[in-house]
Amino acid sequence: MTKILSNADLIARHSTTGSRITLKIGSALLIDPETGQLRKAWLKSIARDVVFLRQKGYQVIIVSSGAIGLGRKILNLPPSRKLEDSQAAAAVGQIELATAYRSILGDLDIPMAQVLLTYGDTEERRRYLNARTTINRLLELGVVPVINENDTVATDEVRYGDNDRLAARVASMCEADCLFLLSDIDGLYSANPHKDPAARFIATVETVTPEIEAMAGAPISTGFGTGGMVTKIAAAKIASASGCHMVITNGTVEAPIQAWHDGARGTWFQGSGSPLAAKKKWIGASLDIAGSLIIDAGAVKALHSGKSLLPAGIVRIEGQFERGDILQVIAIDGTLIGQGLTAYGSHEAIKLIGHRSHEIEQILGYTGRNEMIHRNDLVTP
Ligand SMILES: Nc1ncnc2c1ncn2[C@@H]1O[C@H](COP(=O)(O)OP(=O)(O)O)[C@@H](O)[C@H]1O
Ligand SMILES: N[C@@H](CCC(=O)OP(=O)(O)O)C(=O)O
Repeated sequence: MTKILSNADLIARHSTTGSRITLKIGSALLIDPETGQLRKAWLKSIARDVVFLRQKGYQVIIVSSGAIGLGRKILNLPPSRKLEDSQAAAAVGQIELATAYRSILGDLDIPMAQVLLTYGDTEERRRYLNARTTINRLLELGVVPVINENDTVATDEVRYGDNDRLAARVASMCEADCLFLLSDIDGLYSANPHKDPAARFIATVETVTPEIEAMAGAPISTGFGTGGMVTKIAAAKIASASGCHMVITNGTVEAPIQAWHDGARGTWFQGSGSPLAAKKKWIGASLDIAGSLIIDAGAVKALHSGKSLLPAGIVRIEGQFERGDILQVIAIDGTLIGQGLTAYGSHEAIKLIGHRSHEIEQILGYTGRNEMIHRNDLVTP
């Protein structure tokens, strides 16, 4: 399928309450190469883009680079690839970065939160779920999370190092509909156009094939950009697999999202299916089953009509499991009803068997989810 809708249609088509967009902003755009200072006027135009998207019904997540570049300038550190220098620079520069976002978004009455993630926070199930819950809550509260890699504690072997892939993981974790990578270039070309004047612009990528991967090269070194197209294509693979579309577009202009919406070009990477469909595919295909919930006839009926599984319908649990593990849901006669992600670990689940949702807080001592397995986390064959 090629992109037949206009950019404006695409924005309009996905925006229902709760739809999400992730914006990735690279260091090369944020920092003036001449002065090494933050480009505040441009960042103000990004804040206007955020307002624009929120008015269209989107929740917005920003993934922003820039901490290392800003910190280097403040500390007067010479350019070097030494990890400890980058980590020290990030510790200093992140304060500058977050302060700028707070002040610029704050001027438009948009609350922001700083979220620093490590590779492990996005890859280890427990930490992934914690990070996801926090970001979801921030979005529900109307806050714009401004996310960066926690470079200060990341070790060389287990870090993203580039925010393109981090942004794609965040987009996938938060089930975003679309990820925008704002770059110093308007999209993917058949080769690096800074080196090859015959390079062709690629408007749409349906699937990231080896041929597409071969087009991607490193950046021409301008001092701040890190990954070039290689990490952007890797990001496209992550986003697409979780049903998230991705756009690479030129971020050097003011309010680049509105510019794209009004027709500025970009490369459109088609996500496969919706984020929810991708999650359900993953749940349904998982063989890593941690335990089972045995449910009564009323719950079987509810699940068959597309409802969530409530603790009241559970008669027994089997296995030791944690929140976020995949469980099988089985009827009393042994029929497999489906599988899904549990909202409670076995220690809590055992206490909730047969209880009504309004009793959960009193039993556990805290307000938890009403459902044992939410319908969006449940696959029934
Ligand atoms: N096939 C390609 N198409 C477009 N740009 C490419 C390609 N291969 C390499 N590049 C380089 O990637 C750069 C963008 O990446 P980068 O500088 O890392 O940006 P950012 O700071 O936005 O992450 C382009 O300016 C270009 O030099
Ligand atoms: N976490 C690093 C960002 C590294 C990075 O991806 O930079 P970029 O290629 O400019 O998006 C920082 O804040 O400096």
